[in-house]
Amino acid sequence: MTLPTDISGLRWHHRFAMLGAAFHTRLQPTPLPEPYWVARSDATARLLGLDAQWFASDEALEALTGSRPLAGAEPLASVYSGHQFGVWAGQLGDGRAILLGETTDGLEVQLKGAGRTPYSRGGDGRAVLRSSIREFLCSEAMHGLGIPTTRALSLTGSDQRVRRETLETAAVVARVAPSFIRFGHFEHFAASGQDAELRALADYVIERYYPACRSTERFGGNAYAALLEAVSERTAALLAQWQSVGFCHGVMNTDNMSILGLTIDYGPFQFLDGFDPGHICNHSDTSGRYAFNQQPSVAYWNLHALAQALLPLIGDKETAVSALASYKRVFPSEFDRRMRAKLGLDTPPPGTAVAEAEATDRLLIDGVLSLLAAERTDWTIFWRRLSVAVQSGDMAAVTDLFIDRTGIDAWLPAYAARRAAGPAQAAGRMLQVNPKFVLRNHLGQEAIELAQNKDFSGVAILLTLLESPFDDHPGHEAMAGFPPDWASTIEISCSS
Ligand SMILES: Nc1ncnc2c1ncn2[C@@H]1O[C@H](COP(=O)(O)OP(=O)(O)OP(=O)(O)O)[C@@H](O)[C@H]1O
Ligand SMILES: [Mg+2]
Repeated sequence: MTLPTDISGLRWHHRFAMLGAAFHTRLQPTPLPEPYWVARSDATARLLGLDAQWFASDEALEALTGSRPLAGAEPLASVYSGHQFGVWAGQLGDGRAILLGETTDGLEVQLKGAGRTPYSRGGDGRAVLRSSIREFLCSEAMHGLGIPTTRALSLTGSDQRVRRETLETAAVVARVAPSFIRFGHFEHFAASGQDAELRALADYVIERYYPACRSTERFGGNAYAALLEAVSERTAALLAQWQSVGFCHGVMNTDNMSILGLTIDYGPFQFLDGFDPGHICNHSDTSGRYAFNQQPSVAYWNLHALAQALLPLIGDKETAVSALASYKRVFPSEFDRRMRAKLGLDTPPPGTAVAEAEATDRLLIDGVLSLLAAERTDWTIFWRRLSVAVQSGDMAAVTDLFIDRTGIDAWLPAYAARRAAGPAQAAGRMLQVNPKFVLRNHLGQEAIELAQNKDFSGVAILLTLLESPFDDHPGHEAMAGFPPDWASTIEISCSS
């Protein structure tokens, strides 16, 4: 078979499309008038093997806005359902995201904000520039932090008006992932009793992304239970990363949970400024369901919804429950591993039993978390300063972060004693896990306000910093500093 090639450098095949009409509707994106570039990610372009010259061309601008067809693409919108804020929401689907297809390297390209689809449910099919800048930057920021995520290729805008609380303008994010399948895709076919489609979807996901489940001996060779276990493990590992970097997703509905354990749907997310464990970043989340410290248990709840959907394939409840149990094992151990790395602690000191060493380290971790919570100490700055202080041996910049020094003055010697007992990682390695730059709300907001006046330099600078957030980037200290007072007044809702 000859695959269509385009001067873009993209070669396509369309495996999700081949699942059949029950899974999607084929349709073209709706063009936007006079699109312009807001930002491009060269890193994602390289991942796709895009021709660099084409990527800078007007043709690419139009194709990635959905304003001209891309040779070889077979655009479609997929159907899914889901639980939103804990309540069954029924059929949802790609109401504004259109899949262009899959490259021969197995990466799917999707345009978010590319117009109405049969799943738009009264929405306009568009995304506004403001939220698209946040999605574009945070996708690449998460990748820079080493956290699994959908990637962003480009961000294009148009002066076409879009009504939200106020009149805004439209934008399109071209995003890239091995798959955009969500828990909600499975819930959709389970809830509608489409057993054959449910099985076809699970088989497709196993064959493409979890082939080891097919040959497993676990659960008596039950591939679907093995799939649930594998997804639970990936989700647990993802949540451990979110919690350790202070990332609040904001809208962890089951339709925003990736079957691959990727971070997906950058809506009302926030990186914590001060460490407030109960922080609610989504202004629309009045009950605090998706508060920062609720995220690990919400992910587990969402996995139960996935388990329920997979039940007809798994066969019995006990097997499903035991497959889910991996979450409770992986999340705490991954979280502790990440926190120990943040503290620069490696394997247990020589001569110490693993369990004993873990208990000591847990005390250190709990201790520092309660100190940070008590004073709402800045999460990112604390960890970065601690890394620098371990390197220099001068802890003054760390203790300066606390008004009441009693607690930190007691904690630091215990921490030093643990490190002296070794083996500790070099401080240099702490600097590789404790970022200097994260996409704080106020940084995004400043870039958005410039972009709304057609100055895209703020987006470009942030992209550079966030692509390598562990580097020093001299000259950009202000972007690694404390948030200004007005940052706490920014209200981010589901409106996007
Ligand atoms: N402006 C809109 N027009 C049409 N559908 C929309 C619009 N905004 C959201 N939706 C749909 O509402 C549902 C929930 O939206 P949610 O905010 O979780 O997703 P999203 O931000 O659109 O996209 P994604 O999850 O693909 O990143 C989805 O089915 C989504 O496609
Ligand atoms: Mg969504």
